[in-house]
Amino acid sequence: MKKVSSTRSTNMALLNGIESTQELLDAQAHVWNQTFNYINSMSLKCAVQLGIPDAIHRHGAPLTLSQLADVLSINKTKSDGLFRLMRILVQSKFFDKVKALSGEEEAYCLTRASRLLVRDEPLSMETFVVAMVDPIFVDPFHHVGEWFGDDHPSPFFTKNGRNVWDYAGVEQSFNQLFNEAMATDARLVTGILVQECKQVFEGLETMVDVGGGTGIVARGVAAAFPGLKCVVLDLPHVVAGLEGSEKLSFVGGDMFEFIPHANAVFLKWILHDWSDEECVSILKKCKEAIAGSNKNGKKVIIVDMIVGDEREEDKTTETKLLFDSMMMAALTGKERSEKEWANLFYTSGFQNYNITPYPLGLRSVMEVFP
Ligand SMILES: C[S@@+](CC[C@H](N)C(=O)[O-])C[C@H]1O[C@@H](n2cnc3c(N)ncnc32)[C@H](O)[C@@H]1O
Ligand SMILES: O=c1cc(-c2ccc(O)c(O)c2)oc2c(O)c(O)ccc12
Repeated sequence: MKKVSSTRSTNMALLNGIESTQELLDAQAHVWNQTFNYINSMSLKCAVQLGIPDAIHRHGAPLTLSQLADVLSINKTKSDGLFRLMRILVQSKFFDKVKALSGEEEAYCLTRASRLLVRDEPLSMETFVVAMVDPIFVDPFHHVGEWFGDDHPSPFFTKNGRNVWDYAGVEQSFNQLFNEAMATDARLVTGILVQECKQVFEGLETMVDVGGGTGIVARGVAAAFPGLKCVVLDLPHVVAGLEGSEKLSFVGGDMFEFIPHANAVFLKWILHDWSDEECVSILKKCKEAIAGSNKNGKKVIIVDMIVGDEREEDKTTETKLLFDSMMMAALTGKERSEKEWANLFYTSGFQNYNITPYPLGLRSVMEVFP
């Protein structure tokens, strides 16, 4: 063992800037907490893998530990492990502990968060979680340090030798997982958009959802507004084989090259994927796409986050910064402040914009006008 120098030993545990034993121990606990934070994600992964939310949901009542072990067909020697998995998931608010219907024993029930993880619920986020904790999505984060020293556009590229979209073009399983993860969000958001944000779409006859994935939002919006027809533009490998309808069509193409003409362009979770320069190119193409429209619409509708609001809660800010880091690890994008958004809009030749505090949680709806 290394010998502790005499100055260190007289000062014992205290470090520069740490003045009491309590501060030292708090600092150590903070390092532990953040170092092991990924175990929360991995415990969530395990819960979803085992189908714990489904099991409790199917039972229709809280499940005791032994009932849970039975329905999950857990190896009997692992029931203490199940107890400990559930304990950390109660701590992270995915389950609650209540008294079992049958008596004194404690039992687990779903929380609002785990209701969203029940597989067959229409708004389930189960696929999103499964995708995002898959090694292919997590691995780029092991390469962020390396990326700071190389010439690649993203840690994803450093790891995989291609960007996300090219990788999806050659790796069908990744393409599917990514599109399904995006579709879970699209399902959740579409209901809110058509119920709570009607004004945004009213009066439009045509709208193109650029990077609209498998068309969940476009289909829902077109169905909710009788006079509206929607086009989904996405990369050929995303829209391949998708069936349109009278109100919905799919176009395989590249938004940097051409965007079909429409009254309005819709961009959800697109611009945050890209750098400022790339966003300006996309927005200029959007401007061309709506230029010929003589309808009221004539706007670009953006659904994305806005960072930098000092009044918001810490957890909200943290979640937005996690997305920002993900955009850096996976792509060339970032989450932007209102000032940064405004800059993009003016640089791309738009005259004004309007942000409405619609109830989309961490994301905002921005309407941008030429
Ligand atoms: C993060 S996903 C968002 C999907 C969808 N808008 C949503 O919110 O559910 C980004 C989408 O942009 C598409 N995309 C990427 N590059 C594109 C390009 N050059 N032209 C058209 N679409 C593109 C991807 O295939 C993907 O479907
Ligand atoms: O949740 C998301 C996750 C990712 C993502 C992609 C590749 C990775 O390796 C990774 O770890 C994460 O990409 C997104 C995106 O591009 C969006 O526009 C919106 C949401 C997400």
